[in-house]
Amino acid sequence: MAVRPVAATVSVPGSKSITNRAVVIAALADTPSTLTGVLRSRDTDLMLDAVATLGVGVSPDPADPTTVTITPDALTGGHVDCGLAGTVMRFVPPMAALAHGTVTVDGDEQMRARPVDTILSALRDLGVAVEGRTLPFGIAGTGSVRGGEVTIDASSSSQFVSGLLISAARFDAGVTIHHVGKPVPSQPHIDMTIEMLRTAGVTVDAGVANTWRVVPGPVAAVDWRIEPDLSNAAAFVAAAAATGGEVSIPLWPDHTTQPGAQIVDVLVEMGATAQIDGGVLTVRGPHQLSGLTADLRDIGELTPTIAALCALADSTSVLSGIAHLRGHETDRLTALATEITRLGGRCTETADGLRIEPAPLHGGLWHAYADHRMATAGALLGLVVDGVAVDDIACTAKTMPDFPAMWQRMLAGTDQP
Ligand SMILES: O=C(O)C1=C[C@@H](OP(=O)(O)O)[C@@H](O)[C@H](O)C1
Ligand SMILES: C=C(OP(=O)(O)O)C(=O)O
Repeated sequence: MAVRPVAATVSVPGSKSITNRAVVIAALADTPSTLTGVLRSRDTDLMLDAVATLGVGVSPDPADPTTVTITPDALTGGHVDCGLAGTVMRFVPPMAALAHGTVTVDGDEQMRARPVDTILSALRDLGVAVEGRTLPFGIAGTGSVRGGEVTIDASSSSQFVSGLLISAARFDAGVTIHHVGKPVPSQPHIDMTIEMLRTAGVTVDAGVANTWRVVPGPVAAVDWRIEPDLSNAAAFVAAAAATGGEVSIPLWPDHTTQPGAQIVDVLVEMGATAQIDGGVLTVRGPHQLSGLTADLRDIGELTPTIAALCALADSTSVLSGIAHLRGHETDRLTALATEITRLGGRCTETADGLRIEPAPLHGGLWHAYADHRMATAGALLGLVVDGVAVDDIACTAKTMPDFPAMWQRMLAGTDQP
């Protein structure tokens, strides 16, 4: 438990979402790309391993593993482990369809519960031979994909749209995706995909609601400079909000498509103050957090952090628009309701979110369910509630292997190891 308000500057490693897009786009490009500020974590290393398995050159700088050169080559078959990484499970199959050979994909036991059939069915509709509808599955690549028009229901994950868009410039006819169904979540992540593809010279048309078109053509190499991961940064600025302290994050981007940037507005709404000065974000926490009523559909991955703060607020919070979180690393709605309740909080699931009412919290064992953001949410509550222990803090390695040491350094008020 934090004996006093935290006061620290925290340098955050690269964005998972930008890294994993940059790796695939670079793998599909016509010449090599050098990526700097690459996140090295379980999810991103699985993506680097995946493209290497498919025959792409992956060369980390021996002096700095966050600088990686990707050298495209003819794609071949092989076996890909997607672990618990949604981006690997949904971004690799369309690329694998371009391989000369069969690509099999499997992952963690827990990954089998996460939705994937939408993208496998879409690939079938685009002329690809796919075996299986859940993990493990196989893609029989022939070296080319017909592509064309496809209709999907992407309401359970924006990654179905992003995954198809990222590889589609290399399909013979490109792709036109129509979404039908409940709204697609995580719109900023789709914007991120489109912005990065356009930077790589790909023509993407997103002018009509729920329709995206990628024109076939070459993918240009880009020496991507990866921004810090703002969703990972959220846990640290939330620590300032929870303890009435102050946390600064350097290299906060001026312009970004990362949904994590929206944590600032959320914290301000709950009573914190925030300023960005010379590219450094500083958040100061209030004496007492207030509750939040918000639709989090666009920023779903921030929910565990936000829900933990809501459990500390003095008024009721209603978080909506996040039914799709039931298909994240774990069913995050059930997990958050269970764990907040275990600590004495009052948190119930609604049809599409959570309702959290003020209640005094007590210590207990917080279960992470192998979910990195559940683990960091438990660590956050442990700052202000005596006797909270997280059962598996190591699962933060999914996107932030250094999290336990970074958290300790934040508590000590020092940034560097
Ligand atoms: O494209 C991406 O990089 C991501 C999209 C979102 O997925 P969903 O749309 O499935 O929530 C997000 O939650 C995930 O952490 C990363
Ligand atoms: C939902 C998340 O991850 P994934 O990329 O595995 O979907 C997340 O990081 O919050």
